Amino acid sequence: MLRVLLNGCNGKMGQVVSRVAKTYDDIKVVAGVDLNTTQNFDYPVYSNPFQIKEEFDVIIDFSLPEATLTILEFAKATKKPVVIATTGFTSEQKEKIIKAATEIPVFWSANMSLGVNLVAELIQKAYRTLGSRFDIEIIEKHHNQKIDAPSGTALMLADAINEVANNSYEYIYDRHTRRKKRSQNEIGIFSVRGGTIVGEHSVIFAGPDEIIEIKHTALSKEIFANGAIKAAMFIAGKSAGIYNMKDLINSM
Ligand SMILES: NC(=O)C1=CN([C@@H]2O[C@H](COP(=O)(O)OP(=O)(O)OC[C@H]3O[C@@H](n4cnc5c(N)ncnc54)[C@H](OP(=O)(O)O)[C@@H]3O)[C@@H](O)[C@H]2O)C=CC1
Ligand SMILES: O=C(O)C1=N[C@H](C(=O)O)C[C@H](O)C1
Repeated sequence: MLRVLLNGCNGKMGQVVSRVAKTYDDIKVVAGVDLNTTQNFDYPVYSNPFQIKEEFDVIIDFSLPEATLTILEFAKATKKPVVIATTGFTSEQKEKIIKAATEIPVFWSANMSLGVNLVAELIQKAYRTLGSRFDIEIIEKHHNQKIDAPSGTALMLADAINEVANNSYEYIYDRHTRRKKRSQNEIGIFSVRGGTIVGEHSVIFAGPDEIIEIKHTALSKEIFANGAIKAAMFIAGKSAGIYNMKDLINSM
């Protein structure tokens, strides 16, 4: 039985992970951490991870960047693997995650769905085929409770293109203040927020007289919860380092 400590357990995703974990025989959430310590499930909730009494094997984190860094310190102190699903990190915060992964195993993905990770591969293929003659724009849509923008996934998809384009693209988030034509080496990334949209990402390749649009729509938060649980099973027992959905998919 894999014992999970869930950071951000009372948030929207924390509650979905708690519910979905109950459908697995070989995994159990044994404790949670959240600012709000209301006990909504059958495990105790702490505001400070260093007060946890329960034994656990792996941490799953769906919280806020600052809370992720606190749980990382705890993970390093207890030498436990962490699955980071939280998004919205600054460059300095990302550096801290990368440094932590020299001491403990860290599974880090802005999107825990299989589909988005396939999209990342498809857009790399599209870029290789279409090349720089096509302008690339990314539009992401999420619910009105989302704090960070653009989404971690939109940035991950832009980075996937940059990976095969020798980092030649810069990201543009706002054209309002730019009174000039787009340049060839930019990727526009735009955010829509409204209602209960679970998550939608479109990557548009607009070329001379034709447009290719590669789109992923998440229809439920359960896909992210299942992905995070599979990531927790994957990372348990691994050595220190950074792991992502590609590693998980390749292991299946
Ligand atoms: N990688 C993926 O596949 C996915 C990633 N996400 C990401 O996961 C994160 C969480 O999303 P979501 O559940 O919708 O957001 P919520 O705001 O609903 O949940 C975050 C939870 O963390 C709590 N929290 C705040 N501070 C701390 C702290 N110091 N320690 C522990 N918990 C704390 C919040 O409490 P309070 O509300 O009181 O502040 C809240 O309960 C976001 O960054 C989101 O982008 C979401 C879905 C999929
Ligand atoms: O906040 C969300 O809900 C989501 N956040 C992630 C992101 O920022 O990319 C993943 C998913 O799209 C849902």
